[in-house]
Amino acid sequence: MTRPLLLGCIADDFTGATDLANNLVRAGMQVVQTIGVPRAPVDSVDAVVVALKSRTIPAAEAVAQSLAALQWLQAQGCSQFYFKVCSTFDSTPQGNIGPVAEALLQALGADFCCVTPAFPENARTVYKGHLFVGDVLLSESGMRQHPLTPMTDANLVRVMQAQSRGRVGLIEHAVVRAGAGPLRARIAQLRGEGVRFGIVDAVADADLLALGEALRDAPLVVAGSGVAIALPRNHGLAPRPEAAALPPAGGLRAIVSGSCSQATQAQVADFIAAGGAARAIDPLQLADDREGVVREALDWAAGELGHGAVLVYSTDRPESVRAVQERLGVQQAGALVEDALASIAKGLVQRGVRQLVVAGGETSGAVVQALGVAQMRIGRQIDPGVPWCHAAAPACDAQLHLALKSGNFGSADFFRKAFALLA
Ligand SMILES: Nc1ncnc2c1ncn2[C@@H]1O[C@H](COP(=O)(O)OP(=O)(O)O)[C@@H](O)[C@H]1O
Ligand SMILES: O=C(O)[C@@H](O)C(=O)COP(=O)(O)O
Repeated sequence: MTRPLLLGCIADDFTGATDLANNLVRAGMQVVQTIGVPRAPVDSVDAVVVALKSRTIPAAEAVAQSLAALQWLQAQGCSQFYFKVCSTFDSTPQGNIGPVAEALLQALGADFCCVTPAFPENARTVYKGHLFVGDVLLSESGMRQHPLTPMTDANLVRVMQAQSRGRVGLIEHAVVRAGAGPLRARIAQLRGEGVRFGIVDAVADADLLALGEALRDAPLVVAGSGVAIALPRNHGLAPRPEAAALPPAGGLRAIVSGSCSQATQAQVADFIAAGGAARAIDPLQLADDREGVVREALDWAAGELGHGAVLVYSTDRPESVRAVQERLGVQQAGALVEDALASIAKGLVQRGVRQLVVAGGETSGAVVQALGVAQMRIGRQIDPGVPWCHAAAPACDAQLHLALKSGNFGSADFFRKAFALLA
């Protein structure tokens, strides 16, 4: 890195990392996303997003990985840091948002940070500390049935407090709407009261822009990708399309989906209804014969790939996921399916796929690790929160275009739209 980094980011999952990188690129920053803490030199850019797969691992491990990422970012000369969490605040009851945020604050010698998952463009808004997903509270959204991180409380002050040692307060919308000055005053007041985290209301981009301005000198922000729209302008940067340029696309097309979120269910149904070639993976069959299931899926795909995009999916309805989890255990079922889908993705790339969409954050993490991806360049947005990326996949000796789709993101025709954008 030949110039100091303006912003150092740590993301708790891989789709979340591309979502954040996408918003920074759209606001004019050059961004590289790395898979884990970089071991090789990284291009000289404005911001690096270190993508971890730390959302659902034990809290102590999430803390250790996040601190290692922080150290690397500090060594690049960076003095402002962004801990990217999910816009639906996905976390296990033990964390990991609170424990990681507290460890980062301590390592930075700081005593306070703002926290907000608001991302109005994707219908995530926070009002009076309550998170809304579209028109409903988080606790009434599909997130209440998430396979790994069911979210049953929309009150973020309460959720954050339950996983933090320090006190959690609220920065209400009336203050945010009043602008950066009143926001700074409220932050100073909360700090004076010994509060460690301020959940920030935000219902529109204007709120995030005010917050971004107020955070100009803040060492740490804990947020979804929304606040990222406001930080590049603190450095005099403005949107520029060339920030998103990628090499031309070629090769075969595939989708691998391990997300069971509502948006992904609609996307899988849409792809199949439009006549797309699709093959379901049954987790119980996987538990009996992992190698056989992977081999059969790849044999099937080999026969279909020449005719258009293929979809391999474990996406299923909540009742079926629950039945699988009861038989196999929640973590075991998740790991088994992720591992199999990652092997299938690798097999697809070995068979010539060069445009690969992966649906699901944990699933994306498993896939990019199997491909050996170390860093990705961020390209054009397909839908809010999901850009095309370009990466080397050393495990397959290939370069490819990758889209890592958060389970909850994207319109129903996302899969078809994604390939059309690259054509
Ligand atoms: N049919 C299924 N039964 C049980 N677990 C599943 C099934 N399909 C996927 N999973 C697991 O559910 C989790 C989905 O998480 P993720 O990939 O992050 O998707 P999302 O982005 O929607 O949260 C993964 O661990 C995945 O392996
Ligand atoms: O902020 C978001 O909603 C996303 O960027 C994100 O983190 C999604 O995670 P998954 O739903 O697990 O893909």
